[in-house]
Amino acid sequence: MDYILEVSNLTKRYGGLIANSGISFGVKEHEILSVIGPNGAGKSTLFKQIASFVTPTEGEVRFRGERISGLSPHKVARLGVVRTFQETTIFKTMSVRDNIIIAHQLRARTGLAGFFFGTRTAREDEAAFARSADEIIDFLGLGHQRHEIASNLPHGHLRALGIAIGLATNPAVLLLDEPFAGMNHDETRRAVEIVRAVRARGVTILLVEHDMPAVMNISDRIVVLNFGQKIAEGTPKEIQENQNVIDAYLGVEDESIGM
Ligand SMILES: Nc1ncnc2c1ncn2[C@@H]1O[C@H](COP(=O)(O)OP(=O)(O)OP(=O)(O)O)[C@@H](O)[C@H]1O
Repeated sequence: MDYILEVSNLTKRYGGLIANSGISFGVKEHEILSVIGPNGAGKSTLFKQIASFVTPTEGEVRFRGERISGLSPHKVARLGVVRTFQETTIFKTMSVRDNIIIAHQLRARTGLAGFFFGTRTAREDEAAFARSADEIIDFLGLGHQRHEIASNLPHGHLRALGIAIGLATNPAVLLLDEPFAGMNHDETRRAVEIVRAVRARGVTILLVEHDMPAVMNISDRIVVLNFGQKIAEGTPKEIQENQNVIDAYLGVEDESIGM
C-alpha cells in the first residue's frame, strides 16, 4: 500500500514523560483521517511532529516516501504538509482578503520583504495571489467577509479563515487542529461541508477533533490514542465498536465516542 504520509514508530519524550510512544500508521492520498483520544492522549504532540514543529525523540514521518522529520516547519509546509494556522497567526487587524494574500507568500518566488517593498516580481505575484485569494474566499463562502477586518469575524468564520490561509499555501496534506471546536450545530455542519469540499479539491486531510458526532460523520478512518499510544485504527464503525476505545473513554465526563 502506498501512503502519502507515513508515521513510523513515532516517539516523543519530555523528560520522564512519554507524550507519544511508538506510534505508526499510514495516511492514504485523498482520505480524511481523524486522530482522537481523551485529553492528554498525545494528539497535539503527534500533529506537531508531523508538521515538524517538534522533532521526534525516535521514529520518523515520511511524506511521499521522503523523510520530513527534522526539517523546519517552513520547509515541510513548502513540500505540501501544512498545519492550519492557529487563530494567533491570523493578522487580526488585516482584512480576510489580505490575510489570504499574505499566506500565499509561503509558495512565492519572493519573500515577504518583496511583498512589502513592492519589487516587480512581487507585484506580479501579488496580482496572481489576489486572484487566487478571491477564488478561495468564494470557495469557502467568505464572500461577504472579504474586506472585513479579521478581529471582527464571528468564531465560525475565523475558523474558515484559518482553513483559507492553509489552502493558500497549496497543501497536499492539510492538518486541521480541532476545526469544529466552539462551533454550534449549524456552524459545525457547514464546517464539515467545507472540509469535505477541501478534500474534493484533492487535498488529503488529517484532523484532531473532540466533536465525536462530527468525527464519526466526516472520517474515512480514525486513529485512536490513549496515554501516548495508538490503541486502535479503523473505520468510524470499527472504532465505535472497539472495546479498547470504549474502555479508554469510559469515565471521561465531557467526551463520548458518539454511541
Ligand atoms: N512541551 C511539552 N513539555 C512537557 N510536556 C508536554 C509538552 N507538550 C505536551 N506535553 C505533555 O504530553 C502529554 C500529551 O499532550 P498533548 O497536548 O499532545 O495531548 P492532547 O491529546 O493533544 O491533549 P488535549 O486533547 O487536551 O489537547 C500531556 O501529558 C502533556 O502535558
